[in-house]
Amino acid sequence: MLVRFTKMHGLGNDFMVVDLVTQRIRLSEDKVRRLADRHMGVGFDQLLLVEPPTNPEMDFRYRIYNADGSEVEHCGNGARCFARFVRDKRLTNKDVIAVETAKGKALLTIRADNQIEVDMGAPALSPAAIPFIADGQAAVYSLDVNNQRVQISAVSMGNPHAVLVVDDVDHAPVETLGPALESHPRFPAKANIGFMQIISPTQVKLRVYERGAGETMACGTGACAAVVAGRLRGLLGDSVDVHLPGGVLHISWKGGKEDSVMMTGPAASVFEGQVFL
Ligand SMILES: N[C@H](CCC[C@H](N)C(=O)O)C(=O)O
Repeated sequence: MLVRFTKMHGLGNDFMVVDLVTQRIRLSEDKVRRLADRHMGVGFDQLLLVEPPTNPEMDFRYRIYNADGSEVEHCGNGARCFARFVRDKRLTNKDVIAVETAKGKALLTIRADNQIEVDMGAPALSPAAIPFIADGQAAVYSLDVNNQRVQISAVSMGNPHAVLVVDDVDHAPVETLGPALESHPRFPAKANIGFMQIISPTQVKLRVYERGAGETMACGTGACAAVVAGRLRGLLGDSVDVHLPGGVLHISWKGGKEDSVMMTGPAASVFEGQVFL
């Protein structure tokens, strides 16, 4: 069966986006992995599915699969591409789009300057909600990994994140600590691993080793988790530019446990395609 898709990216974090409002397909984990392959498939960090909502108060349902085939709870860069996609495909003419995700909802706003703002919801900080194994909630945890003790913050943006503060992000041990922490036993659902360098209270540099995808050029939920972690450690203000390898995301968070984290950034379509499924 031939299935239409659009190849998109948010600051180089790239996606295959499939409209399941006008198409019907069945996907297995193995099929997602084969589609993700950059030599024998389409090639992407994540697959995004656009579906009719199950909740009548929402405009769409938004499902996300990592390149390794795992379904996940949220994707920030993907949310911006989702908004661009449903408008470009005329699946909606709204400027503010409500989407239901595996763990809640997100509000996507297409701005006049073509940037897209996403209300990412409030962060979850209790170990049980992340999930992260710890005796109690803290701004910083000590973790033993690869024969060393590291300090991390643990934050959920719907999906689990560990955030480390490093002196020089360009020389951070992403290739070694990234996979080791991604699968650390204290993260029972695994985790996305952020390496953050503080430039100032309003500017950080960030690299993210993503759960189920490896290091990506940008990670939206990772940028949100990094700002939350930095704010909890008293290192950042409530409005921060996050400089990722693929570009800059603007993240703001007032700091209250019910306050949403707001993310603003671009979304781009690269090409339209059809693929045999
Ligand atoms: N790898 C993530 C999902 C994609 C998140 C990322 N691409 C973003 O922009 O937030 C996870 O397993 O939770």
